[in-house]
Amino acid sequence: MTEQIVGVIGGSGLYEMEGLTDIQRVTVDTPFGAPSDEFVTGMLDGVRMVFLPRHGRGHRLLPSEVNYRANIYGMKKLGVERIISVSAVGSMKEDIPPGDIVIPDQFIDRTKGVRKDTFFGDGVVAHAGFADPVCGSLSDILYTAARAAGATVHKGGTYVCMEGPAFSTRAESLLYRSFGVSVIGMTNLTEAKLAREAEICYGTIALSTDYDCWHEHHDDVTVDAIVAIIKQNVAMAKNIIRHAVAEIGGERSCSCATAMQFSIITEKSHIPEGTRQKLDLIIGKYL
Ligand SMILES: CSC[C@H]1O[C@H](OP(=O)(O)O)[C@H](O)[C@@H]1O
Ligand SMILES: Nc1ncnc2[nH]cnc12
Repeated sequence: MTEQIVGVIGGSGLYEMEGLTDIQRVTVDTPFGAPSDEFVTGMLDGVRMVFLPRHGRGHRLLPSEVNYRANIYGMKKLGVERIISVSAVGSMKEDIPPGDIVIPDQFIDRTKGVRKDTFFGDGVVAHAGFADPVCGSLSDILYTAARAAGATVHKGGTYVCMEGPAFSTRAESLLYRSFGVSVIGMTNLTEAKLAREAEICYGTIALSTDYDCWHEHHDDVTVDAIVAIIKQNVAMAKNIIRHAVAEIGGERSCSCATAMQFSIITEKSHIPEGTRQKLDLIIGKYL
């Protein structure tokens, strides 16, 4: 049986992972450029882990500047089969107050084409299935882990992914509420798409940090307010990861592992050699 390696992508406020032993910092080269930072590898309670701060240490990268392709490619290169994302989100529902955890199961895309959100192109066309954009098995584990860690947690919910970096206008915020979404953020949809193309399971622990700007009885979102809530809850987020990692094990039985099997439409003989090489790690087994 191959060793299970769990990746964690830390979002706003989570720039390192405590509790790892046998730590190494690894620079990973990718055909898609540089990842957000060095990857940190180590062991957590007997499980091999790979950690990456999404915005880099010191939070240097805008959501639009994050090289999501390099980050996901780097995880794949290090052998990661499951990625746990930790993210700060604005709440779009009264009953998800700051401090609550949501495990989203859907996304709405409000990004603007600035960021690269596919490994394909350059002579190879593939269309990943994305109807269920997160891994159900991993998300179930995250939900159970959040409960075990004592969080108030909401199972499922739609995450609207905006481009940013400015927060939403009030009209946008009200529009998203009318869509019935649960939370808003700027990063996770792009990661989930690339993880699917790389056949990596992806699930999110989303920490509600604010009511964006739609709520009549709460202040409009500010970075200050977000950071204060993250600081109060970062220990809980780490605890959720610990509980989740304890439950992850064995070979995957979900469909994430073979997601791209029937997704490539380009005739093999037409795929340029350079592209074939660049994508070897991602889809080489199908070519
Ligand atoms: C710091 S407020 C806005 C920022 O926080 C969220 O980041 P992440 O998903 O990496 O936790 C949101 O998506 C924005 O990037
Ligand atoms: N209100 C908000 N909008 C977008 N991203 C966020 N991350 C945390 N709160 C947010």
